[in-house]
Amino acid sequence: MTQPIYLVGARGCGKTTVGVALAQALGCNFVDTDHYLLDNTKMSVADIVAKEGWEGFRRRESGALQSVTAPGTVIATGGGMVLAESNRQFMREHGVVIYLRAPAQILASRLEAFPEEGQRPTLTGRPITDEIVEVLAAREALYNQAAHHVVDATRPPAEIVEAVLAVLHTARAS
Ligand SMILES: Nc1ncnc2c1ncn2[C@@H]1O[C@H](COP(=O)(O)OP(=O)(O)O)[C@@H](O)[C@H]1O
Ligand SMILES: O=C(O)C1=C[C@@H](OP(=O)(O)O)[C@@H](O)[C@H](O)C1
Ligand SMILES: [Mg+2]
Repeated sequence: MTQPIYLVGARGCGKTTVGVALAQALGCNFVDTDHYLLDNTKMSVADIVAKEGWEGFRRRESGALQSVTAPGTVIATGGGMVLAESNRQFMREHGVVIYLRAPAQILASRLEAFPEEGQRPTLTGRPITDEIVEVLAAREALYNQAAHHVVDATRPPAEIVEAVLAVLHTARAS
């Protein structure tokens, strides 16, 4: 595997969790664009948004996407990475993009169990379930546009990793 693999999808679909395990299975590097920002700015997502607004955060995460892109790397993006057309195009051109798809109900139950407020400040000011329904409706088409492959992310992480490996294997063989 030399091309980077980008994981996209809504908050709670498992980009970070699956990304770590996938990189381990492939024996390659793992990087998360939010962790990259935290390391480089010493600020959480919530800190950046409080200081610079979502616009500032979006600018920084687009820069992070370009900085972390390297061969042999699994890249977990933030849920809003696909909002910019330039990011969708960049990912499609530079690697293999996998959409980890799960319905709003499942995402909401994961996020309610582990909200991680520093990582996921509110996007709409609404309760988690309402927010995820709204955000998914607005972004589903963008995740599909960005993705080369869509994988069911409702299963346990180890099974999702197997499904991603199968998709990559099939794509290489064709
Ligand atoms: N396939 C899964 N099944 C059950 N829980 C999961 C799964 N993937 C992730 N989680 C849990 O959901 C929460 C969000 O996962 P995370 O990997 O941070 O998602 P993302 O990076 O897409 O926002 C974490 O608490 C994680 O343990
Ligand atoms: O959906 C979003 O707009 C966001 C998702 C978060 O990442 P995860 O998808 O890893 O939670 C993080 O980048 C930020 O809070 C914005
Ligand atoms: Mg994440």
